[in-house]
Amino acid sequence: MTKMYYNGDINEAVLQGKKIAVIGYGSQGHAHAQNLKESGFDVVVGVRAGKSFDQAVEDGLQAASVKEAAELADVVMILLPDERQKAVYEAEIKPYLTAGKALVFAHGFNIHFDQIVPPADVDVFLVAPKGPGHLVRRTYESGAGVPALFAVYQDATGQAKDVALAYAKAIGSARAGVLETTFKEETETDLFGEQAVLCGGLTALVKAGFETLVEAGYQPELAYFETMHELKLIVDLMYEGGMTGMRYSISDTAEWGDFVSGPRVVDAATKERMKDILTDIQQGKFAKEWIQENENDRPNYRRIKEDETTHQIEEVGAKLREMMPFVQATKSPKKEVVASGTN
Ligand SMILES: NC(=O)C1=CN([C@@H]2O[C@H](COP(=O)(O)OP(=O)(O)OC[C@H]3O[C@@H](n4cnc5c(N)ncnc54)[C@H](OP(=O)(O)O)[C@@H]3O)[C@@H](O)[C@H]2O)C=CC1
Ligand SMILES: CC[C@](O)(C(C)=O)C(=O)O
Ligand SMILES: [Mg+2]
Ligand SMILES: [Mg+2]
Repeated sequence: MTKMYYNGDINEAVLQGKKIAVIGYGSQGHAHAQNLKESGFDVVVGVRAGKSFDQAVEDGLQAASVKEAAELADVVMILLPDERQKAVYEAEIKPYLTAGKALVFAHGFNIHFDQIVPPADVDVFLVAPKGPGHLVRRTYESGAGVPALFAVYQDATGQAKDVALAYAKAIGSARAGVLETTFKEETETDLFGEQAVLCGGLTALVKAGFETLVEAGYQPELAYFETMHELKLIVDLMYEGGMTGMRYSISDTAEWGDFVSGPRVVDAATKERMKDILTDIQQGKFAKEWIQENENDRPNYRRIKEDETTHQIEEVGAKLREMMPFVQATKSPKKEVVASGTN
């Protein structure tokens, strides 16, 4: 059985007295910075002037430029978009990464795919929450937490593992469970999960279901309730009680349909394509293409995002959600809905 770390297993004193720079104030950044501060740690947010900077100040945090924060800090957590990290690291973080500091990530992409090569005399580790940043914050506030992985890539001080665990505890993850991995395992499984299941697989499944109903002449609003809105209610049951728990609450008719029709939708051929996706990730093909897409200023990303944002399910859903005030849109310093643009 994998060793899981919980609050009682972790001594956070090793992080006390250290200055922690959270670089970036987006989805993960705002959650880490606020959770760390409320857990009693000394945080500075490193951001460029603009919306994120203003938001960090409004949220009562110390804010500074990336350079200033990197210089001030003992522990530098990089929570910028993966594709921007290399440039910002080279220009604004590396010069201030003196011996004995810690360079930290929430995803191993840039280390694993050799985009960032840190100096040998610093600690390098990751603390990767297994959930969206807005939920890292929301669960922390409610007394719960999002599980996290940690991995040590370089241990220059002999303390990297203890500091990583203390960090995971400080953001609330050790309330849920923290487990050790490697940069390779975290990077490959995270990319696979988000592409094949959590984001790519799920949105493709929902769109295909919605389109099937609408093309067959059913009302789009009904199709939205059936294939998107109710999904959360079903997934909540799986979150709480696994598939068995969910199946306890659905009708036997639904359960029988689940058993016989589910495998017609996701079959052996789907699993073969999942394996192809995993191979592309493992061999670095996905990373190479994503880096190239950014170097080309994201022509395909912009085009696909425009199509996705204007899909009928999004237009119908937006109107229906306006009528359900209890369904809150994510409020964040990140991700206002943009049809194009790089963030
Ligand atoms: N999103 C998530 O829930 C998860 C993310 N991760 C990992 O966490 C890391 C951060 O991801 P995420 O939170 O999604 O990132 P975001 O896209 O939310 O980061 C946006 C932040 O980065 C800032 N930023 C962007 N470019 C620059 C720049 N050139 N200089 C300074 N600041 C800049 C933005 O500032 P401005 O407002 O000025 O543009 C904003 O504050 C990634 O490694 C990701 O893989 C891991 C687990 C889950
Ligand atoms: C599922 C997407 C994710 O990996 C995450 C929220 O964990 C991400 O990179 O945002
Ligand atoms: Mg993830
Ligand atoms: Mg990810």
